[in-house]
Amino acid sequence: MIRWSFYSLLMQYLRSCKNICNFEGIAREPVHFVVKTTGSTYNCDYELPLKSACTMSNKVLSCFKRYLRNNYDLRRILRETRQLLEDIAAPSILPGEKADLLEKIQRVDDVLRKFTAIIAVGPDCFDVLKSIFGSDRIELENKDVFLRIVNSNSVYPPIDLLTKMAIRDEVEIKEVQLSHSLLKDGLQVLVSSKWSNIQMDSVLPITLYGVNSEELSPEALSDLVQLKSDWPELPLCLVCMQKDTMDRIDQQLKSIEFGPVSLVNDQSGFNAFVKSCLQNHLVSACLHLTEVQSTCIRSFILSAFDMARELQITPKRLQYVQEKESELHQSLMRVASDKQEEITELIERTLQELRETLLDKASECETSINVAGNSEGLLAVEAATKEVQQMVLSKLSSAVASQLASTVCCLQDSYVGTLQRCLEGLEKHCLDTEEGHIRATDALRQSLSAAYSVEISACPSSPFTSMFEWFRNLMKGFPVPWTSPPTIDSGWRRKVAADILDQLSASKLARGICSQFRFKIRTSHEAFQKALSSLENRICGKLERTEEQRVAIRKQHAPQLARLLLETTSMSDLVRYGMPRLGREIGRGQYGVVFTCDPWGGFSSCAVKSVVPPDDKHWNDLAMEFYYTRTLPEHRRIVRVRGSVIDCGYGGGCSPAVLLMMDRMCKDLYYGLQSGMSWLARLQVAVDVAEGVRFLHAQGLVHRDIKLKNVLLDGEDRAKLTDLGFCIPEAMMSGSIVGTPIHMAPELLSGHYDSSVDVYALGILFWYLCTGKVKMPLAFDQIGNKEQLWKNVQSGLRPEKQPHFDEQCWRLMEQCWSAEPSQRPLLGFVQPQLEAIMERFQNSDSSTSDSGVGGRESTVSEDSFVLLHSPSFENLAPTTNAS
Ligand SMILES: Nc1ncnc2c1ncn2[C@@H]1O[C@H](COP(=O)(O)OP(=O)(O)OP(=O)(O)O)[C@@H](O)[C@H]1O
Repeated sequence: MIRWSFYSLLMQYLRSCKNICNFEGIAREPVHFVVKTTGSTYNCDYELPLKSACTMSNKVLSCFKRYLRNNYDLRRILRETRQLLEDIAAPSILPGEKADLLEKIQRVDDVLRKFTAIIAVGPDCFDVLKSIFGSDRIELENKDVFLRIVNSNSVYPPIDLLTKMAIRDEVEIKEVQLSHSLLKDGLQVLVSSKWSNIQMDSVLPITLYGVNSEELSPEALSDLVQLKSDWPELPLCLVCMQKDTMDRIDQQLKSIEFGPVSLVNDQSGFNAFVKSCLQNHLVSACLHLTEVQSTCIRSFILSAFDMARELQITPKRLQYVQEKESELHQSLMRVASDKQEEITELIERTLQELRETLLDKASECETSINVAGNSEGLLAVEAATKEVQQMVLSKLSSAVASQLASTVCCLQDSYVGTLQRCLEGLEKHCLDTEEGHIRATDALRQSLSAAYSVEISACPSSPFTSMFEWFRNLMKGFPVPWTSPPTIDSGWRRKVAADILDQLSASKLARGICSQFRFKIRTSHEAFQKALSSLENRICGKLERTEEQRVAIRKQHAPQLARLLLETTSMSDLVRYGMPRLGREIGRGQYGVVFTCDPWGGFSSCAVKSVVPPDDKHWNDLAMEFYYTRTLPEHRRIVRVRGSVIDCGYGGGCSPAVLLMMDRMCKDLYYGLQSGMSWLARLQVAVDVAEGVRFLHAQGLVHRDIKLKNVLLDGEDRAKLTDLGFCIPEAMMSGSIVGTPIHMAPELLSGHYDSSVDVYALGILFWYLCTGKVKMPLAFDQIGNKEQLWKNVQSGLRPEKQPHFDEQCWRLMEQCWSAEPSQRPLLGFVQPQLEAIMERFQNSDSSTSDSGVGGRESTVSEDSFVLLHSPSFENLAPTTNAS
């Protein structure tokens, strides 16, 4: 049997035992432990002792029990958060952050695993505890000895473990066993007149400093100052044992500007201090965990954005690269085929321009060779001739190449730069080039350098007559066998160079260059095509994986983590502010019931939406809604969600209710219009709604359910948007068909839509505002079902223009509900338009005339059509008061 009360201590103890490989505990009643040692497995159960006879310590006790339960729950959330992060294998989902986040989670875990102890310090600490426990046994002659007070008939971790964790090794420890309800459930008390004996960071300390005198002695004062300087963050409770001494001690502390401290002299003060210590500990752990979870979800959403962008842009890039390279290939081939004449002229020009320079260069020879005999002479002349020839041809090649390149416009940087960058970007995606394959960028580079690398060569296929022939011709000028062999000097070289130049035929050269050029372009184009198709295959594979990851983020990682985040923040809110007290029902939607609520969490005017998610999917959807709402920066046109609490006891504990606390408004716009609103007030609502939607779009969110009932009005009829149940960042959208039929843009049905669906809905809402009624548009009213409505809307059916409509208002709503999403104006245009309309009416007499002229009141409301294949909360029965 293992006591529940020592859950956390036991866990620490088990962890420190070397032969225990694994253990799990469930801190619900009855407590169940499974402990696996190297040899065997033990199952242990324990029923919680819940009733305590001692009323004095009952509050502390229940506080402590609640703390242990919450601590346990929080560690379950923490474990699941860690598991979720560890399971994410793809590095692109949490780039570079995973290790850091896991480390932060570990730190929260360490803090939560600390065992709780009342630590009584100071010279009068024994007196304090004697009065709390009403026992004379808490006394020691030698006050330097450390005392541990534990419940008499319980199993506790051995003292040596305690020593390791919380008390300095050299200190002598005595144990007193008492039978006291406060000591049940694992709280233990460590007493030492010297606080330095205790390693405060190893425990969750509830630190009491006992003062059993009329005032603080100088020693006690300096002791306290030292304590504060060593542990500035430590919550400290000064227990004043003697009557009416609190003011005096308070003054003393103020005079030395002692930091925050709780001064108590009765049980209720002590209870409050214990409660705040335990609460603060939990809340701070919740906050740290919340930070990790929020960072992760933010990172998920950013990754989803990147992925969506990649999925959208990469195919376009591939197509661009394909097209541009084809264009380039065709242009280069055209150059090679059509420009032979131009190249001939170019070569002729180059030859003329370069002739003198080339001859000078050839003659700049350092050594003169005297050719000795016939055979040697011939070899030397041949070598020298070759040298001159090479020099001439290479200079000529580069001059022709650079002129050629500069005349072909598709080789200019401005033409191919984007292509090259785009291709490099694509290849960076797929670093794993297939072995033995040339990269597309290299193939492209080869195409581009084809013109620069044209060579005028002396090979037989070159425009020269063969080398041998040419050399024979050259030799004709010399008597053979030589009587006076030629001296290979600058004059000779110059003559050879002149002969070479004279021999060159520009048209032959041009033909050779063109065929060389064509060959190079063709081979590099083929290489490019091959490389690109292999790149395309790899990119397709990668995009498939990216899409899978995006779906995983959207459907799995983000909602699961959002749910854990909702649980964590709800626990924090519950610990801090308690369960809200619900009043009367003020509204009911498809997914929840809205109640009035007593002041909660410092907010005097609250409404509570109670939702009972029936399954995991609905839980996740609700959690995502809560995440978006809670992380949105505060905005005057969005109803603020102030907090949440999970009521685990709801429905007998089997179907927990989520309570979302938000600012309470007076009514919704539907009710507002029904009860009558002036034209100017309605225009103001239109401006407010446009401002709210504009803000959401600026945050990257799409509302997807703009309608009369989701616009709430305050006491001055100013509007705020609520119900972000369908609100979602564009990158996380899966194409779900959500919304309220008559406000739904036609493209919503196709599943391919963007934020402009909100503009469409705003156009419809503005129509209602202009009519000033909740009566449906006549054209819609006559349609019996949503399928027919959608069909008609897709064919262009829209609300009718009423005779009294202002022309500018009508134009604006028509623009907003354009069939083509790209034709709909942005909110940055709509809002100023509405403001201008409002200003015009404010300044004119017509402000008094109401543009809403009554017609036949329809019995059909905007919500009358059944709501849609929404991803969330389908078939959810409305909840009842969850209090
Ligand atoms: N913060 C609030 N203050 C005052 N009344 C509210 C508040 N929130 C909601 N209500 C009222 O409760 C009604 C139901 O709200 P809720 O958000 O649950 O549903 P809904 O938006 O009408 O429907 P659905 O959730 O099906 O889209 C609203 O129409 C409104 O009248």
